[in-house]
Amino acid sequence: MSLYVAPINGTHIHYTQSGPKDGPALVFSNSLGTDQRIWDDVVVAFSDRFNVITYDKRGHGLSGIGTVEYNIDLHANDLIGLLDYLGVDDVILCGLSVGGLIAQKVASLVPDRVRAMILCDTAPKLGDADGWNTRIDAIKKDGIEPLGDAIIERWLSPIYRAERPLETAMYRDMLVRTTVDGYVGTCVALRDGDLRDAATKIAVPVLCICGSDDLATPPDVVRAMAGMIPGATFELIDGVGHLPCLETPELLSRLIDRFIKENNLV
Ligand SMILES: O=C(O)CC1=CCC(=O)O1
Repeated sequence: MSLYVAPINGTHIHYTQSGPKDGPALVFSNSLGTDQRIWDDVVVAFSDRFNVITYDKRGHGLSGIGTVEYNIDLHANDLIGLLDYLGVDDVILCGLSVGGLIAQKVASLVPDRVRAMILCDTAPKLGDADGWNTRIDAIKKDGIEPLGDAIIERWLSPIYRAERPLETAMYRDMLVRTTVDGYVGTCVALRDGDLRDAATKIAVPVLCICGSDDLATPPDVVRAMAGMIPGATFELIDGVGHLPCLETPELLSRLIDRFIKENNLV
C-alpha cells in the first residue's frame, strides 16, 4: 500500500493505491464527512487482484479544500483528474452516498472509462434544498460538532452504536474534524446536484446496495434509483445503516465480488 498526493484542479488530492498497479482498477469514493479510511476493511478483500484506489475528496481527510465553489461536476472532475494522473483508463467505480453521485457523474462525463458501478446508499438526487440549506446554515454558524450525534444516528445502526462505542466515537471524530468549508461545500454540491435524467441513460452494469437501517438514504430511495437505471440490480443488507463498509465490510465485499464475477467484469 502506498500513500500519495496528487495535484488536481488547483488543489491536492490525497489518495491510496493498493494491489497490483497493472490490475483492473477498482475505485472507491466516500461519503460526506468521511475520508478514505472507511474503505479499509473492504480494500483488503480486493487488493490481491485489483488496482484499488481510494481517495479523500476535496475538503475531506488530507486533501486540500481548494478555492472554488463546489458542485458534483467539480468532485467528479477531481476523480477523473486523479485517474488521468494515475494513468488509469477504465475503472469499476464504487460510490457511497455523495460518492455515489460522484460516480454517476463520472459515468456521464466519461462513459467509456467506467466499466461498471456499485452504488451504495445513494441516489441520483439526495434530499431537498430546504434540508441542505438548514444544515449549511447551522454548520456555518456553529460548526459540525453540535450536529455530530444526530448525523451519527443516520450513519450507523442502533446495534452497531450499542456494540461498538469506541468505533462510533472514532467515526464521530472523523465527521466533526472535517473542515467546515469542505463539508459545507459538499452540502452545496448535494443541494444543487440532480442526476435523475442521467441515471436513465447509464449503460453499464450497476449494483445498488442499501442498509435496511439507513436513515440518510432509506431502502425505498435506493430501490427507486435501481428502478431508474437500465438493468440495475438491488441488494438490501439487513440491520445495517448508511455505511455498510463500516458495519458489514465482509458482506459488502462479497456482494461486490459476486457482481464483478457475474458480469464478467475482469
Ligand atoms: O450526513 C448524512 O446525512 C449522510 C449523507 C448524506 C450525503 C452523504 O454523503 O452522506
